[in-house]
Amino acid sequence: MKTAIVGTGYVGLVTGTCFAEMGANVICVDVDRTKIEKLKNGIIPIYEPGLEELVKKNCNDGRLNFTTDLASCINDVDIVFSAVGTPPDEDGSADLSYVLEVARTIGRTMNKYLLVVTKSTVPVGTAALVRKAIQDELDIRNLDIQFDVASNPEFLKEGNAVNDFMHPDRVVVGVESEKAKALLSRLYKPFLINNFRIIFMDVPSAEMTKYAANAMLATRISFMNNIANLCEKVGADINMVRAGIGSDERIGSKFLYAGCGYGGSCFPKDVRALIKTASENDVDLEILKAVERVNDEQKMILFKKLSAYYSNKLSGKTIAVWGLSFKPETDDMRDAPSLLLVDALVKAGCVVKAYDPIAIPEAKRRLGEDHIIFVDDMYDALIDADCLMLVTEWKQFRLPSWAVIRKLMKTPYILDGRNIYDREEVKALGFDYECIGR
Ligand SMILES: NC(=O)c1ccc[n+]([C@@H]2O[C@H](COP(=O)([O-])OP(=O)(O)OC[C@H]3O[C@@H](n4cnc5c(N)ncnc54)[C@H](O)[C@@H]3O)[C@@H](O)[C@H]2O)c1
Ligand SMILES: O=c1ccn([C@@H]2O[C@H](COP(=O)(O)OP(=O)(O)O[C@H]3O[C@H](CO)[C@@H](O)[C@H](O)[C@H]3O)[C@@H](O)[C@H]2O)c(=O)[nH]1
Repeated sequence: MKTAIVGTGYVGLVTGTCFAEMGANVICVDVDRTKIEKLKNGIIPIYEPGLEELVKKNCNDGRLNFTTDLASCINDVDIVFSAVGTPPDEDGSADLSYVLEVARTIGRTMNKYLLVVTKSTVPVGTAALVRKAIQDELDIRNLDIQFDVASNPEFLKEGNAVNDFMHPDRVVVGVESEKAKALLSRLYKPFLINNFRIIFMDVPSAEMTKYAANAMLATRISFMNNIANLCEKVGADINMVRAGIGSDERIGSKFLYAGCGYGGSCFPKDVRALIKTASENDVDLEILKAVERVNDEQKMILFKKLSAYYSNKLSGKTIAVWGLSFKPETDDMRDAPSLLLVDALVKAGCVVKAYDPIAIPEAKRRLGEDHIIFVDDMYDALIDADCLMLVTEWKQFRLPSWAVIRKLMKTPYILDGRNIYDREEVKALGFDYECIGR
């Protein structure tokens, strides 16, 4: 089965590689020449555990190829997936310009039946816009060619992307014809050994499912952060509360971790885009507005705690920051809580010493190097520090040498933004310790 994936970013590369791994013949397309050149030379432009080996294996086996020229392969494939970015517009809505540009290119170049599947996260109604964009181009060319559009949103998580794609809880597919359903069933058939469900539905429902899933997960996190802040006031422990409520099967234990806010390329933008879609349809998604507001405040929680500890006198304080990426196992800094936090620290006159196992190059690009000292060793960040802020819970931070930390820091003060340390243990070692919701 021959498939083209247009947009070889995070999702496109993982999707293409996993389809190839399952036996499909895949060509990944991207307008970014540098990216495609790198991929052709076996260089993976993103950090994602397990991906590099899989890309190389499938390239060597000849099932995975790369090009910048969609026109050169469009008439050799049965299915085209569009996995280009849908970044937020200024008003919060999803920018569909890349999706529609791909649709127009398809319409300008296709000469036979195609199934055009949108994998990007797109608002309800986008499939209809894609259909129209393709049809308009065919009309200009005076061609009567049949095609189908479908929606197949992606639910993978960064840092666990390959495993999520290979072993999904479910695959959601919105189709408008039996032919489209049959083609996608065939493509996904090899994955069925992994025991998941394909849920077929209409296209608008598939498009909405993606936003609803991310909005629900973001809601759980903001809810827990809200409750965590209350726990601190009333002497309860959010970890105990999480264990207590998560064991109720109706609630479930996942995505209930309080912390210093959610970030990443999806939750913030998708929550905003869904609020925008709702307001365009005269629906007030009050819950999601609160989810966003709570998260914006939560991203500043470590800064607020630090300010209170030092009675608002932060100028000249040296702050060690451990973890910059929006979550562990990725170098992605999109909407990372560390961005706002570090900015606030710098503005308050702090000296920031930052360490991340993988994301420092990306952090330098986003934060600049003027006011931040980036270090290559997690302990170097602690020299003369007045506070250690744990922002991203990389594994290597979980069991640090407390004796070394105690010796290096000027003030033994730890702000644990992800609740990874044992409060009693750290306090017994002579540290002042604050975390979230305990
Ligand atoms: N990153 C994730 O974890 C994740 C997970 C699920 C869904 N999504 C959704 O998937 C979509 C893609 O996200 P991403 O993180 O992979 O984006 P990305 O920014 O990493 O990649 C997008 C790629 O599309 C390419 N592109 C843009 N216009 C093009 C064109 N006309 N032709 C060919 N290539 C083009 C860009 O050069 C870029 O390489 C978004 O809608 C996102 O919301 C992302
Ligand atoms: O209990 C939790 C779980 C997560 N987070 C934070 O939430 C953010 C997002 O984490 P995660 O969902 O693991 O990463 P993403 O790669 O952004 O994945 C989300 O966004 C993707 C893009 O739409 C979807 O495909 C995934 O299903 C969805 O989980 C991160 O900042 C985490 O620190 C918490 O604060 N508490």
